[in-house]
Amino acid sequence: LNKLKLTTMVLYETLRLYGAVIMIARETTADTELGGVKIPKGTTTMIPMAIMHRDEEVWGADAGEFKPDRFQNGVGRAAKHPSAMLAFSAGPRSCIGQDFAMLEAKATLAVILRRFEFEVAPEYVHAPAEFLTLQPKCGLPVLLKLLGQ
Ligand code: HEM
Repeated sequence: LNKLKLTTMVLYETLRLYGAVIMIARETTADTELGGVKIPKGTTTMIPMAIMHRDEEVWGADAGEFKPDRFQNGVGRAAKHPSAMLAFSAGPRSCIGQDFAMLEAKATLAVILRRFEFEVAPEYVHAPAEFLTLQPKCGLPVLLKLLGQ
């Protein structure tokens, strides 16, 4: 699974634009200043990853486009800031399941792609919506085609 570089890049690009967690919260433990804004101790701040992942200043003019190639040289080099990719958060309280989640997704995709090709069905409606996690509001119908037929 470690050799599936393109699959890893596709998964990271999917997590960048449509990560399951779109926002996390943090409470300041001391008075601080962020981007010129004074924030008192005890303030709950929101970190809107879904919006930050589309910031053209950080990700480039093509930030809104699905381009797995941006992860070619690793997650830390995909954007102007090494910690720009926040799908699993960052730092000591980042997701402890991230390696497992990536492994599971890669294994699942690898098993499917060995026997099938697939594409999004024509009736798909692009409507990402948050119900605790980000989900396709109208489902995600796909067309599977057995390889070699
Ligand atoms: C694509 C799948 C996943 C995504 C996008 C994701 C994302 C995240 C994010 C953004 C956080 C930080 C939450 C916060 O600070 O408020 C987090 C924390 C956490 N995740 Fe995940 N996660 C995923 C899968 C998993 C899996 C499979 C597990 C367990 C097997 C897991 C276990 C945890 C735990 C225990 C924390 C809390 C860590 C802490 O606070 O120290 N996650 N995850």
